[in-house]
Amino acid sequence: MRDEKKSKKKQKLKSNQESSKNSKKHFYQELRKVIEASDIVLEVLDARDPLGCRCPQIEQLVNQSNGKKKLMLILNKIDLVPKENLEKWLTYLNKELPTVAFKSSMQLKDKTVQQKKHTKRHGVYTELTRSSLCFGSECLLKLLQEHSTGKEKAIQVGLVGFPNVGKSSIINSLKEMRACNVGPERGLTKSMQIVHIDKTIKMLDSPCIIAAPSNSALILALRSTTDFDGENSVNSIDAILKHCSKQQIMLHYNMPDYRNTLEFLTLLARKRGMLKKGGLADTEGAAALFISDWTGARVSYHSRPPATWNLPPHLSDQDAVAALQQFNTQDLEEGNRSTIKDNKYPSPASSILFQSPGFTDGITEDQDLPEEVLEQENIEGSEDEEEDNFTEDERNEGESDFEDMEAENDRIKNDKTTIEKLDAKNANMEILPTGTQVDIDKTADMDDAYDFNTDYI
Ligand SMILES: Nc1nc2c(ncn2[C@@H]2O[C@H](COP(=O)(O)OP(=O)(O)OP(=O)(O)O)[C@@H](O)[C@H]2O)c(=O)[nH]1
Repeated sequence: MRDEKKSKKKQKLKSNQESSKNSKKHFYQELRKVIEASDIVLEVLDARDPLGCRCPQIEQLVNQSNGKKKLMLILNKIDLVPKENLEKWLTYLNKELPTVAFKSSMQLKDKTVQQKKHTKRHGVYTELTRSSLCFGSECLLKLLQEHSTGKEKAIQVGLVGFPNVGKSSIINSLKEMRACNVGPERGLTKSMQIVHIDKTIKMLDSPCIIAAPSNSALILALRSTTDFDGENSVNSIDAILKHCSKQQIMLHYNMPDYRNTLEFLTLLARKRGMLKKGGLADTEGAAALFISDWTGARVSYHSRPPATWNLPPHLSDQDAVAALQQFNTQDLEEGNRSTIKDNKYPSPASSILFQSPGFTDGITEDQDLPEEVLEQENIEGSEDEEEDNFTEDERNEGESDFEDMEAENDRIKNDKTTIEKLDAKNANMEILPTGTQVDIDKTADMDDAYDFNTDYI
């Protein structure tokens, strides 16, 4: 009886800890801790939508330190955009902030998958080997090490960014091991985590920036941690689909023409074998899978930089000049050139063109959180306090077995998809250059690391 009570208490403690660590307030408090502790802040951007991953409020917060903290951009996931597009973005972004091109290694997760698949198909093995490579780490480490020269203590480098941009993957790539938890679930990192790269550099992983609820539906679909359900999920996918070419979506998902987003999700669910009781298409599941493709490691899409460059309103001329002077421009350019040369890219024809909604507003202060969110989190907090009369030992026990996040990753990884040949009649390919051939790989197994629908060159 006593044991049963203890186990109930432990369960309760575990779920209380989980909900408080998941709270938006906790996320941005931890994020602020990382920024305060950092000498250099790296804002991580998904190369598929660099502007959409920039947060003016966070950049302003770093710049308020009057030069004590340095700000740099990391353009991650460069393996998912065409080479020409990457080059344009680097030219554009490097006009205002030092920007390093990066492709994270996903090697640790892939090792077992790699062995399994090698026995199946040699071609797949090659793709996975490529996914395990990291590009850009030499350039980044060189720039950081220049900063640590002459310093008595190791410099602290904070990584910040919206969910799933690859903050933890970058740290793992620099450390060459799985030091931080990584995966397609958004908002996986809950608290600050310190990883020593060497004697001179400490990296600080942070929970994601919380997108302000006032952002557009498109931004919230891609940059928030909110779980989507029902109408909400259809609206989110609708917002994304409206910002891409329908023909390219049909081509990528090997799908016939669809009348609306609900029909798209129904077709996607059926194609992926996602059925509910009674054979109904699981459109919510299909929506979650679609979003995870778009924010995770799979789909190749790209946005174009604005035609003319203008300093964004949240940065002053002095901010930009100071930021660019703080790093060795020559090393940065040479490093990026070598990264661009070594990495492999999807061909422009197999990458979906996406219209970026622009900067994403983030929450950095209590008062930025809408009252209903704060109220809800306060109610949960006070309930926790009332019932939370555990001993210190019980608390520690709860902490030690806290977190099992692999379940969600497995759910997504286990989605075995059979990609059928494109029905050329249904796919109107007029937007593609005449004669363009898109190599659609009929691979049955899809893992988190590579999209075999993409034609890598
Ligand atoms: N293709 C590709 N996928 C990447 C790259 N970097 C990260 N990913 C994938 O993107 C997903 C998110 O990576 P994480 O490192 O967990 O991202 P995060 O920013 O720490 O995420 P949060 O904890 O949600 O804030 C994972 O599925 C990674 O495998 C990359 O360079 N290329």
